[in-house]
Amino acid sequence: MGLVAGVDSSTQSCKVVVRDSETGALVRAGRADHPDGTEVAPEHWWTALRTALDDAGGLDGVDAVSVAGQQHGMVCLDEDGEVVRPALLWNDTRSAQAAADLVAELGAEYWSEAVGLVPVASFTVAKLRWFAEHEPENAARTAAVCLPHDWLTWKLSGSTDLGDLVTDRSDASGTGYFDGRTGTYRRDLLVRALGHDVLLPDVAGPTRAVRGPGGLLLGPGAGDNAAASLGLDAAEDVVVSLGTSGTVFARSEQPADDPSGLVAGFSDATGAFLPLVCTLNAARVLDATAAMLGVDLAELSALALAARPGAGGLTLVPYLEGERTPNLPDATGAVHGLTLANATRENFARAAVEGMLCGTAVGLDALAAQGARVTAVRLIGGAAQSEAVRRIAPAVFGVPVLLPGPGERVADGAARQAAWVLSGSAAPPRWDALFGAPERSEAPQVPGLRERYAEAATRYLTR
Ligand SMILES: Nc1ncnc2c1ncn2[C@@H]1O[C@H](COP(=O)(O)OP(=O)(O)O)[C@@H](O)[C@H]1O
Ligand SMILES: O=C(CO)[C@@H](O)[C@H](O)COP(=O)(O)O
Repeated sequence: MGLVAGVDSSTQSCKVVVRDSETGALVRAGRADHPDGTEVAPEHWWTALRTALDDAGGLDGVDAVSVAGQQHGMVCLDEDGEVVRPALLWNDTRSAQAAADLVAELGAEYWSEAVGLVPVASFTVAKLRWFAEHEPENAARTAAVCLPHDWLTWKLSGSTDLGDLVTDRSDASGTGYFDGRTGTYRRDLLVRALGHDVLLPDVAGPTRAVRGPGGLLLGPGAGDNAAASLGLDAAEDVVVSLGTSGTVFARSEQPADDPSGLVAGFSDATGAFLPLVCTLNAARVLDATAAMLGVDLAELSALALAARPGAGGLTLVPYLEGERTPNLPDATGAVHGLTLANATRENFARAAVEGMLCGTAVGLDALAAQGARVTAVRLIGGAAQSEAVRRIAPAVFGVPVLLPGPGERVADGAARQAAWVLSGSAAPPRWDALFGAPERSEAPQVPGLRERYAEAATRYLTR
């Protein structure tokens, strides 16, 4: 039996799965936490990856590994390959003005046409502009820029040569200086942001292998959402992931083109595209609500399910970390409609779940406007472990929700890529062991809930 490993180096933690390369059966797994914060020294990811690998029993017997990771993070290296400053993560909003400036300089239509997205604080190109403006000396000594998953793959390879940095189309397409339609970097946009040209990772096709230590094969890896799409074998079904970010995406043969900036025209990990909408506020809204109510996540779920649909008219706008979709980096959360009659812990818990889901549902509408068929939603990510989220999601989204069962879909997708690389086949392995029939959650849509949420959320836009 050959073994492959998949890594998900996500915002909050690192997860590793080891699977049978032919059947996809799970053999062992491990995880380790990442430090909190929106600025993180990459060395912490490397430490967490090695801890998670140890937790998973190491790489003994493993033939190939692929790393998937949180997208957009700015990792800057000097000419010796040393990290220049801690990485700015996708959810760091200090680059909001830089993003606005880049859009003002060229126009939203230009960006959408050139690289499939309109800059917001999250994208690497905006972080590089912030870097050049606020830390010019550090920026000047930056010789290479890469993304979290590229850097971890390079660390695993054992190389210290910048020329060995490799990325893939899916993660490159989230930088803001890569054109997914032609598969080429837009170095003019990189230079516009950073002020000078640097070495960028080679963009490998989905099955190109890098030889690591001891003959271990390293796949090109992927952005975490593209890896989840591969780990679900999602075809063109709409996926909602509720981790730190709330993401809504669907594989497509056509690139997205949305000058409004709501839908980012990313690439996927198979050679197609992955139009995607991302919010800054998902699982952590529930973490914060549980802490505020003095309960754990299971109790929060029970409280939310004890309230009536609509939370008695209470609406939570969940912009606790600012927001990316809509683009309101300085927004804060708000509670609307509080009365003596509805001021209960149960209603508050329910309003948090409904508010987080309503915020994510904005992405469903935006994706549908780009042509996605939203007839059901596959739900993944840490917050999908909440029974309340699983049961309330169809009542907010207005379509059935499909639950793929326990598992780490991003790490699974990375493992599937590793098996694909190992097999040398034209298509990824079938892996029927992974793709059992999903559980189905259905509920009648709560009348007026989305409208009430939209009205509350719109107050930010009209202020
Ligand atoms: N049963 C649960 N109910 C609600 N949230 C949960 C539950 N289990 C885990 N989470 C949350 O999921 C998040 C981690 O999910 P994950 O998808 O790994 O995030 P990320 O990919 O951003 O690192 C944490 O905020 C955690 O509190
Ligand atoms: O910024 C995006 C996608 O554009 C996020 O989806 C990040 O990729 C982080 O994902 P999680 O760690 O929250 O799963």
